Amino acid sequence: MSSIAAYYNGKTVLITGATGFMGKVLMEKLLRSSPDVEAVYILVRPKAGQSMQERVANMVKSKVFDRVREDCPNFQEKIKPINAELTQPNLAISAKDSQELLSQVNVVFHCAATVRFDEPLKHALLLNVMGTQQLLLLARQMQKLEAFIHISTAYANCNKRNIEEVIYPPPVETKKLCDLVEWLDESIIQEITPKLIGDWPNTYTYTKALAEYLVQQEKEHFNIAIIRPSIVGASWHEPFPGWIDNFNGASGMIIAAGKGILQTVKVNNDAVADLIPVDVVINLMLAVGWYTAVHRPKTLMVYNCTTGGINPFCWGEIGYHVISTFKRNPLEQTFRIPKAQMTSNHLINQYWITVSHKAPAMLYDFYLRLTGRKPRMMKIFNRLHKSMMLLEYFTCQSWEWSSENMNMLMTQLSPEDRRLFNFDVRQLHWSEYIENYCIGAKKYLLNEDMSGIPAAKQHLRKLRNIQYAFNTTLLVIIWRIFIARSQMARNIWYFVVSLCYKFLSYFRASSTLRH
Ligand SMILES: CCCCCCCCCCCCCCCC(=O)SCCNC(=O)CCNC(=O)[C@H](O)C(C)(C)COP(=O)(O)OP(=O)(O)OC[C@H]1O[C@@H](n2cnc3c(N)ncnc32)[C@H](O)[C@@H]1OP(=O)(O)O
Ligand SMILES: NC(=O)C1=CN([C@@H]2O[C@H](COP(=O)(O)OP(=O)(O)OC[C@H]3O[C@@H](n4cnc5c(N)ncnc54)[C@H](OP(=O)(O)O)[C@@H]3O)[C@@H](O)[C@H]2O)C=CC1
Repeated sequence: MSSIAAYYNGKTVLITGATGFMGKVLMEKLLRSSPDVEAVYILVRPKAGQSMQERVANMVKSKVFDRVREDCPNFQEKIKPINAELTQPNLAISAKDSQELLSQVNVVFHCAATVRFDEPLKHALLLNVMGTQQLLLLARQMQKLEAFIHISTAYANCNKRNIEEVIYPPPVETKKLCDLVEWLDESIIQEITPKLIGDWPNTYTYTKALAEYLVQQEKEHFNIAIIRPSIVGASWHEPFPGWIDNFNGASGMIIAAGKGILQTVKVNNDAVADLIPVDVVINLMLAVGWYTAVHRPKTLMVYNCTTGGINPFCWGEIGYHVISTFKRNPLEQTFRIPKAQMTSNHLINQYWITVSHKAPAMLYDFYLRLTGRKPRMMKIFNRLHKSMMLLEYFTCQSWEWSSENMNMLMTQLSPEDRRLFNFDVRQLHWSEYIENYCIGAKKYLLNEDMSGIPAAKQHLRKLRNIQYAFNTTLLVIIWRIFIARSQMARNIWYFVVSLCYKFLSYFRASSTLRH
């Protein structure tokens, strides 16, 4: 029997961010591997006109729960949603719910965060820092708490090149900063944000660094561990190979490439692409929860959850496998044939942006206008360029993370646990993983049926023909303009034409002689 699965049976677990990408995979794996878990409390806010109850009812119907639904059809009875908003005082949890949590919870997994790179500093602080602080305050009063697992990011300290499994001192005193943004005008905060975040690339990584320090401050009160995943991608095996449900991290770019929209991207081909499958992160989280509660390490443990130091793969290789997978399994209604120019040279990238992005977008919008439709391509490209600009910090550099704690934990697991909660990324076969990632994005994110592949291939052939016809016409027009303006071009043209004529005459004459 697996010690990790056995540990969670009979326990009450609290998950924040359960409606998110990682939260859902965590819940699914927990309920499937430990069907006798006492209860899984989840903090959920009403959103987009849906009440908490409606959101949870929709969520449990999601495809991600298909496997657990098969194994334990009543799995949703274990899920106990609690109305909460992490940016509000006391997390906006009612007194009754709060009492229930304080008396029941054994393990907390804190996943909720804003992961947007362009989040205004005030909101990122409110959620990622103050929300974490309030959750820690709540956790301090939990009578049966055995472990508190905080999910950070491997890029929380991306202003350093070598990142150890330690908490680095924060750039500012968190309390002072939070007090400051509370009374400062939003527009002033916006203005001073670049100065405040210094050498962090965005408010997300900056606030995650601050949150780590806050979490560390609580280490005397209960057992805490911090997990730092790098770029979380589609699942490797569980619940299904290639499962993905949002456009964050590399997924949006991969889909844009598959749709033939992204044709050039600024990346260092040789830089390590530190992708980590979501199920690897979840397996590590459950193992860390067990280890922290049962073995109670004396110090706060930080687990860098990365692949680069163990099984490296570069952006250039990712690009190659993405494009070749989408050529074999095309997405529907692609804009152009999938192709990706990957360069870290700013000028070359700008050139390709003009030629391969802006020019086709303008032409297509012109065509839409001519046919009485609303132009939309330029808008899509402007959004893509904004995303590319925000992501290039991560695709043009490499980092080195130590992963001793992840390796140490692996040695603590029984063979059964290592099999059921596998986080050994040495076994990851990248080309196979990227292929499943692309196919998963097609199936689960874009809801495209695999039976539509022949039609999608037919569409690609049509695009190829249009491209050939367009390129030939363009070449002829350029040549015509050229010979109209230059005597030398005309001479070359006459020379080539007369050469062709002579060759044809010779060929005709020799074939007549043979007959
Ligand atoms: C050959 C290729 C190789 C690849 C080579 C490059 C890989 C390059 C990876 C770098 C990876 C760094 C990762 C750092 C390491 C962490 O720490 S990862 C942490 C995770 N955080 C993120 O990844 C967040 C990054 N994203 C953002 O901050 C925001 O999305 C951006 C970039 C600011 C864009 O914001 P926006 O323009 O407002 O768009 P956004 O709100 O995201 O989306 C609007 C809508 O369009 C949808 N949408 C977004 N993208 C798409 C899409 N591609 N198609 C269709 N719909 C889409 C959204 O679902 C959304 O729908 P609704 O929810 O409104 O219904
Ligand atoms: N995805 C990645 O590549 C990486 C993620 N991480 C970390 O992993 C964790 C989970 O990320 P991921 O699942 O991808 O993120 P998602 O954006 O998919 O999910 C975020 C979750 O947080 C919840 N949340 C956001 N704001 C609030 C709020 N004000 N009150 C209550 N809940 C809120 C969301 O709820 P709602 O549905 O209501 O919006 C959602 O459940 C984060 O801490 C992130 O920093 C670390 C490294 C990489």
